[in-house]
Amino acid sequence: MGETERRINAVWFSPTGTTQVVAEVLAQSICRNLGSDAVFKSRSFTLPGEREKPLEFGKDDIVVLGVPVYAGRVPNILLKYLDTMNGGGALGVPVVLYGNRDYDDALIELKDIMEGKNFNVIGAGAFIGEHSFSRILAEGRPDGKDIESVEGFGAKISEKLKVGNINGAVEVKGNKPYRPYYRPRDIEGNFYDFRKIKPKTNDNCTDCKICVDVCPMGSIDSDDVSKFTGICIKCGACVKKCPVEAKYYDDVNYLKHQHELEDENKDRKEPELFI
Ligand SMILES: Cc1cc2nc3c(=O)[nH]c(=O)nc-3n(C[C@H](O)[C@H](O)[C@H](O)COP(=O)(O)O)c2cc1C
Repeated sequence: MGETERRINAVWFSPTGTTQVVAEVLAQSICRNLGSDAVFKSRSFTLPGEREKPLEFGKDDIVVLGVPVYAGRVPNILLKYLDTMNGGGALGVPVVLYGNRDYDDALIELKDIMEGKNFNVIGAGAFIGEHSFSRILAEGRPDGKDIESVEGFGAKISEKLKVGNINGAVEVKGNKPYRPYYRPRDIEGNFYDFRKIKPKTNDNCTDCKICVDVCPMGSIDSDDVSKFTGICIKCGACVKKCPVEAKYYDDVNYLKHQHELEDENKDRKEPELFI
């Protein structure tokens, strides 16, 4: 009889797809480097229907858990769902994707969440993905160089596992207590409540309903796709996944923040790996 099968899971929330890429490439790299008794699995919790069942794992699982950084933290709309997760003694690798501004305390927060849910964290990483608010900030990332770094990290993690060195604490960058959520300012310099902003729909719309299907909050009305029935988290899914560029934001403070981010974060940030 062979040993029990080891499952290497990529588990991700990824409205515009950058987190998915890194979580999957990392889990696949770990899987490949571990060899024949490891199998790769991928599970999204991006859509409302995918969050109906809790995430549950056991000691034969390795879980690469990926989320984007929102306002320097783990997206707060996910906290309730992540609280229902159970690691069951699995090994965990928290991963965050950020849009070339900063990941602030998101990685340490995700690591703490995993450790509080019975995962043994063996490595962690912050990577860069094209910013949800922009098509030019960190455009096209993760790119080839990022993927190389993800692959190399997977090899290092599997090396650590082969050596059996999995009981030391992994230190990651971040503050405790966590800093408050990053808050953009309006054109007068006051803190601005972004929650009320919603995308608009232009005449390009062909009513294909892709936006309805990709909205992580299930907030776009299927009968009238220009209508919002719930909250908008500004994740960018409906804007970036629309095949005819029919969704857009025209809120003056949203656009100010977008341009500010683009102007102030031109220098390329690089992945940070903790093991
Ligand atoms: C509401 C919101 C807040 C964000 N806050 C930050 C941030 O604080 N720092 C940063 O660098 N990027 C920030 N981003 C950008 C995303 O973290 C980044 O684009 C990520 O790659 C998106 O992941 P996804 O492609 O899996 O959706 C934010 C995006 C959204 C939608």
